[in-house]
Amino acid sequence: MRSTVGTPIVIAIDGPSGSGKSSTSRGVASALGYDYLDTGAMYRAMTWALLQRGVDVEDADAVAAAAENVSIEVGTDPQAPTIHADGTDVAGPIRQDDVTTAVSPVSAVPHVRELLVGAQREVIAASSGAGRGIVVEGRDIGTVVAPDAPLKVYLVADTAARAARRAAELGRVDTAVTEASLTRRDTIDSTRAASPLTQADDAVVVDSTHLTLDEVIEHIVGLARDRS
Ligand SMILES: Nc1ncnc2c1ncn2[C@@H]1O[C@H](COP(=O)(O)OP(=O)(O)OP(=O)(O)O)[C@@H](O)[C@H]1O
Ligand SMILES: Nc1ccn([C@H]2C[C@H](O)[C@@H](COP(=O)(O)O)O2)c(=O)n1
Repeated sequence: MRSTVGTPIVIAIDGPSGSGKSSTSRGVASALGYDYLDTGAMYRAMTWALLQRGVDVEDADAVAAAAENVSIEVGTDPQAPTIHADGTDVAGPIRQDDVTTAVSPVSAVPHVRELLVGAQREVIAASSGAGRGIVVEGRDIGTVVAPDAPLKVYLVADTAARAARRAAELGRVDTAVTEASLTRRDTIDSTRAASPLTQADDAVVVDSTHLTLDEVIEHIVGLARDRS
């Protein structure tokens, strides 16, 4: 049962790869009775659709042109979020290594960002218009997508902790490959020209390295209750 307390607000959660944004955001949204938007899933779905079309993801002009014709649909129930590209349920495929490797160059293309930021703002407006709060997670939510969000969280964790958690999730014993993949994505995401991953000036930094998932969720729910 979802039950909202206080005035529903937009909560922006940004941070590097594998810092716990998705699990934390879903937990916070569930606890507050809010909607949940995973913007990374939208960039991944776009990447999946471009790979399906055989587009060279390193060719920014080709990516920008092909992106025009991709349709992305997201479901915002934190208990059962959904993601479709061109009518296909891509929740599984977008977590595969081919998409994970290609998603950072695709999301560095300004036109891709224009298209997806527009779609993300529509989702936020629909939730707010219906009187519901929403937790939105990504890389540029507090800085670009929802700069007026009353609560912005910048979620971090040590690289080693992030790699160990992600490797455990994937059933991998050797964390070195996972750590290299996280670091590569962080580098591309934080050095690209268009909306790089940066901490908003008014964001609250939460370091989850030594906190359980429940502790992180409880902390952010407390911050939200103070602002709603
Ligand atoms: N505080 C925590 N303590 C322990 N494990 C955690 C914590 N937060 C998240 N995790 C685990 O870390 C892994 C990565 O979390 P999650 O997928 O939520 O991160 P993310 O930031 O959304 O990643 P990505 O940027 O790749 O989408 C998951 O297995 C999750 O269960
Ligand atoms: N607001 C966002 C969300 C995501 N991205 C890019 C950068 C990530 O490497 C990729 C996948 O995101 P994840 O599923 O790992 O959270 O999408 C972005 O540029 N902006």
